[in-house]
Amino acid sequence: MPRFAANLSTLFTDLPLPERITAAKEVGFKGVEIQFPYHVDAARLADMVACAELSMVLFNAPPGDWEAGERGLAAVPGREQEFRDGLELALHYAELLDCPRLHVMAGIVDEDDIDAAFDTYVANLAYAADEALAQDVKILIEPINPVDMPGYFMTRPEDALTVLEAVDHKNLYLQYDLYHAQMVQGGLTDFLEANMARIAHMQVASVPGRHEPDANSEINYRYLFNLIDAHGYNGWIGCEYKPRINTRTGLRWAKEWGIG
Ligand SMILES: O=C(O)[C@H](O)C(=O)CO
Ligand SMILES: [Mg+2]
Repeated sequence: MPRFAANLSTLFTDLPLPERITAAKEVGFKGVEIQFPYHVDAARLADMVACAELSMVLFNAPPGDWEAGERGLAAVPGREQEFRDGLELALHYAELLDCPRLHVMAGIVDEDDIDAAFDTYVANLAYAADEALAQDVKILIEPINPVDMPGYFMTRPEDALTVLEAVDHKNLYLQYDLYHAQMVQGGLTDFLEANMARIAHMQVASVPGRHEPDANSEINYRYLFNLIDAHGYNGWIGCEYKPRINTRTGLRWAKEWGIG
């Protein structure tokens, strides 16, 4: 049976964070993920998650100035020290939250700077993978589609494989968000079957719309969840979607997986 995690940044968003955590528990999730936890004290968040008997399975390293349009720093030349400072903060949160995965966002890069960005990305990821290994935290990279995030450095799953090869570090993995993958190239079954061992986390949502991974999607999720399970994937599947109406009503798709 696949293990599903509630994304606390996209589900139960009508509730304050402590109640989102208890709501996730109530509907049957065993794990939660959050995009950016830094507005909450790490120890306090760890207490909330532990009290609900949930696992924190993933969050993102600080992305730079989000309000100003930044979407990560890992591939941004000249920002190496800020990247390292953010990583240090993220690893502090990971330690208190007992979280074994950290997603490091690449950032928005100008087309003229692609070569320098690639070199910066490879060097920063090697550094992050080394630092996190000491704490037993896996570093993840996630291709994000350019419709939702114009200018993002890494858009295609195939590009992520090139980066994994260039860094060549045992602590660097792919975060395969099937929504983004379908938006840019599809071929989900072939990609999953060929690369399951490099994937340390998945996320799901419908295409189009980024809603529930249910039958109202061009992606056949029931088929894919069974395929993923049959291949012995032992990571989590993050429910990173925008509910059509509200989270609880929308969880009908998850009943057959023991949630909702
Ligand atoms: O947008 C996504 O799919 C990512 O998972 C993320 O956390 C950065 O926005
Ligand atoms: Mg995602």
